[in-house]
Amino acid sequence: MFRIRTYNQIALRGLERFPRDRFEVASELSEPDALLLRSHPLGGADIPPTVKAVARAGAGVNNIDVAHCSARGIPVFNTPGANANAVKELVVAGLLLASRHLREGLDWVAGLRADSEADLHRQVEEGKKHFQGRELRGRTLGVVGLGAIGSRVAHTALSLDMNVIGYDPALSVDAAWRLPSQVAPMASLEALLARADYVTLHLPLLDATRNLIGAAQLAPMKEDAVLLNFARQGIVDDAAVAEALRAGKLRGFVTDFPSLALTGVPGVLALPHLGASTGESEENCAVMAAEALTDFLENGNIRHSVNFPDLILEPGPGVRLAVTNRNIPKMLGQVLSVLADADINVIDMLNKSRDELAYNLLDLEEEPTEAAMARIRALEGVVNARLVRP
Ligand SMILES: NC(=O)C1=CN([C@@H]2O[C@H](COP(=O)(O)OP(=O)(O)OC[C@H]3O[C@@H](n4cnc5c(N)ncnc54)[C@H](O)[C@@H]3O)[C@@H](O)[C@H]2O)C=CC1
Ligand SMILES: O=C(O)C(=O)COP(=O)(O)O
Repeated sequence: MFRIRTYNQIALRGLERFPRDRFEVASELSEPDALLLRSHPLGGADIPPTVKAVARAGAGVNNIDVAHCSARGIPVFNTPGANANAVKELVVAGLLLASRHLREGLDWVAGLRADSEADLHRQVEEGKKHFQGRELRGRTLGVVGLGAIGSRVAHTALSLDMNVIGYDPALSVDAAWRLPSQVAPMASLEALLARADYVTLHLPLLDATRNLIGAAQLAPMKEDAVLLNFARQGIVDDAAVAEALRAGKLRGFVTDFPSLALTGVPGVLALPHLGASTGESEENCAVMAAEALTDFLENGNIRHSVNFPDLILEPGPGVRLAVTNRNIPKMLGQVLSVLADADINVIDMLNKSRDELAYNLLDLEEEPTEAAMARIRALEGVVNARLVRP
């Protein structure tokens, strides 16, 4: 039995993907083989020694100590694209919230007191002049980060007759193919910020992107521009945004990440991290994460990991051995030589590397003895070795 420990609310449809006869899944569970979570902060010290994998049902992995996982040879999975549509739809809501005084209008209507239907209508028609907005059509949206979410936002903005400009210095080839040709690429973030009426952020929080938008970046923006942060707290310097809003240097800030620096600041529309909170997206993420964990624990396969290479070896006959090692020369040769010394024939194998790590799956004609496994684990540079299918 594999033991999966969950954190946060994980959709039932995903949890049901773990075959009940082979997996035990619970939020309180000792000696887990894998952890399945959403935004729960996971430091290295929180990861028990029995853990072989971590899955984030969602996109951002900044809540997980990925470097620590890599050092221990633990793959961290995420679910690319699985919640992108939910975020895109909320960004559209954000664009409209910031353009049509929707919150003020809703609050005002909720507070109306009328003694008759006619009185209510009179107040509505009299008061609406205070909530005049502006249209999105013809305005320029700057999308920073053109991955799964950014490209969907760009598509939808074009269909709203907006002009779309984009900036993404690390755009993957796949993402470039997905991007509508009408999106004008900007050579720098500064160029995008200076031209856009709306700027929406869709990039990960990394050391390199922390405080990407601070006072220096806000300064050249248009005074009636709106900034939207549905990416992560920490990418935007909230104190600098609050100052720009108070000084009338920015029209609005729509964020999914409330902070004390923003509380009570006029022009701030803060949502409680709702980007991925739809039934559909929670199910998509949970199913994808559960499938990744099942395939890794039962077959050693890796799909959608943020720190390991993708590696799929179709199930074949024999015993499967998984070895993670530092990405240095002669590792595979040494593992094979331990197997040769033990007279074990290799039926099939696959080896791939990514950054500092290499990962190998070997299908063997017979199971290595404990002594042979101990020799493999003791090789200088081997991070871990596991019999996937004894
Ligand atoms: N509010 C919410 O509930 C949600 C927030 N997110 C956040 O959105 C982020 C993006 O999600 P996806 O689009 O699914 O990820 P993705 O990996 O498909 O796209 C991210 C894009 O950002 C680009 N990028 C990296 N550094 C950049 C930089 N310095 N400047 C401009 N672009 C840069 C990458 O090249 C990539 O194309 C996640 O990392 C997460 O933090 C994701 C889902 C839900
Ligand atoms: O997928 C992401 O990066 C998100 O921010 C969604 O977070 P959540 O799963 O709603 O806690």
